[in-house]
Amino acid sequence: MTVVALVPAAGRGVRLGAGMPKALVQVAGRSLLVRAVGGLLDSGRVHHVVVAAPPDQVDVVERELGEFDAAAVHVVAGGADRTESVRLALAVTERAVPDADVVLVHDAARAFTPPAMIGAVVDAVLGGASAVIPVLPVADTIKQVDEAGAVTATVDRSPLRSVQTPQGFRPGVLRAAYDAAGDAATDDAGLVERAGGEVRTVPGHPNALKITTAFDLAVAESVLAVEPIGELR
Ligand SMILES: Nc1ccn([C@@H]2O[C@H](COP(=O)(O)OP(=O)(O)OP(=O)(O)O)[C@@H](O)[C@H]2O)c(=O)n1
Ligand SMILES: C[C@](O)(CO)[C@H](O)COP(=O)(O)O
Repeated sequence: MTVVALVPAAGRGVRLGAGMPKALVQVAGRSLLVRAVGGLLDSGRVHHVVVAAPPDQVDVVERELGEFDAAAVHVVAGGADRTESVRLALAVTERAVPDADVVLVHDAARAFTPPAMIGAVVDAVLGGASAVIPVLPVADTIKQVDEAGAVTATVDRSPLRSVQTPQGFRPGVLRAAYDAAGDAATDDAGLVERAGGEVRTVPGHPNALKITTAFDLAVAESVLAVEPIGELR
């Protein structure tokens, strides 16, 4: 049984505003990328990791990942948006690991994802699901507004879920979704939905937050200060 994780890490991190690609930003001495890749490998469920790097920083990212087994971690040049970065990493994966049973897609920006959650996604795919996403209930009341910002409705939040990564797929299902993809999607499961596939859910975890803004980074640093690092990756 072989599990491959694709890690899109080619974003610029404009909303974080750190002056460098977000994946290379450090928290307590380790970059988000090293933490994300380390978490995948520490889960004990992932055999290969394919990282999509900013195209002009492939060598920097290779050096950054030098602490990991070079046979298990591969770096490719990413694309103009997340969908394109995943597409490029998937193409390399299909050549390098043609016998994969499960493909995960995991944001470098979700650097503190608990390894147990990664295992739960893998187990759900191995248990028969063709596409699996970790989700959390929506905490806030949700309103719908018009162009002027006036409220037009209060939305029933009970069936709504906030979506995290890693998302897990049978390789053929992810390939078919990317082959059918027209416009970019904000997540990979969205492409499977568009192609008519079924997507199942497993419980997500607050520590798997996506670090998007300086506030998110401060939250991650604060949580790290009170929880053991091993619990947090
Ligand atoms: N061209 C891109 C854009 C994004 N990503 C990756 O997709 C994940 C989720 O994207 P996001 O958090 O939005 O990252 P950025 O695009 O870097 O953020 P911003 O929009 O603030 O620049 C990140 O790990 C990011 O590196 C990628 O691989 N290739
Ligand atoms: C894939 C994702 O992390 C799921 O929540 C998210 O959709 C990425 O969105 P972004 O707009 O590229 O940050």
